[in-house]
Amino acid sequence: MSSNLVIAIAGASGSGKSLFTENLLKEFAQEGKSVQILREDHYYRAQDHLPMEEREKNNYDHPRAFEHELLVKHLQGLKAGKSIEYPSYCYKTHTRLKETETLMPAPVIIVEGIMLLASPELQPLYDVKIFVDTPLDICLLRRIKRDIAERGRTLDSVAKQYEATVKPMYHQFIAPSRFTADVIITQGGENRIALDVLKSHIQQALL
Ligand SMILES: Nc1ncnc2c1ncn2[C@@H]1O[C@H](COP(=O)(O)OP(=O)(O)O)[C@@H](O)[C@H]1O
Ligand SMILES: O=c1ccn([C@@H]2O[C@H](COP(=O)(O)O)[C@@H](O)[C@H]2O)c(=O)[nH]1
Repeated sequence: MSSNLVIAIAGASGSGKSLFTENLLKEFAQEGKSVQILREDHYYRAQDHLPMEEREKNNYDHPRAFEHELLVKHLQGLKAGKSIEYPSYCYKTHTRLKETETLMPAPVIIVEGIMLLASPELQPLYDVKIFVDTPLDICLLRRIKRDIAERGRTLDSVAKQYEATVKPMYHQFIAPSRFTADVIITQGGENRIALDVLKSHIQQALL
């Protein structure tokens, strides 16, 4: 089977991209439609060669932090009907895990991540471009809670990283990329009308 619709969902860290993606997936699952999800975070570069102190200091909010070459290859492969070996990434150790997962092509591919609209090499692969637009103070509060609960961080480490890279890189790369989007989603992952509009667009496109 070859895939025929690639949807990119971008936005700041903590904007609700993952939640929006999960909710969209649920809509399609209820109708028995096959959707494949790729997370840009899984394409962070492997850093096994670096000591932990170096990894902790890295800028993870720059497009070059990602192996976009591999993501391009994978999207092209899925579009051509081929399976891919999807990498996995650990936020606690800041590197790739050994395991990969075989992903099969599907009629709809959703790709989700902070730099997806800020990277020109990826743009030609998308059919629909979405930007989840959430005020930065809300993103930060969500990130603090999530990173402490799930990503092995402390309040101090989240605050330092936010000031050093997350916020400046947001203004340099993510905020300007908003203007390349087809659709801007406010109110994050639970925006019912946005979910319905998108679902209906996707259904039409797949007829
Ligand atoms: N509308 C919302 N209301 C409350 N919490 C939310 C909302 N959207 C997202 N969250 C929570 O905020 C955190 C970050 O959201 P997530 O979807 O992971 O953001 P992103 O993928 O953009 O970094 C998660 O813990 C998520 O459950
Ligand atoms: O090793 C890492 C890799 C990434 N990060 C941070 O993650 C976010 C992107 O993930 P979201 O799920 O969109 O929040 C990015 O802002 C990086 O700063 C990290 O801290 N360490």
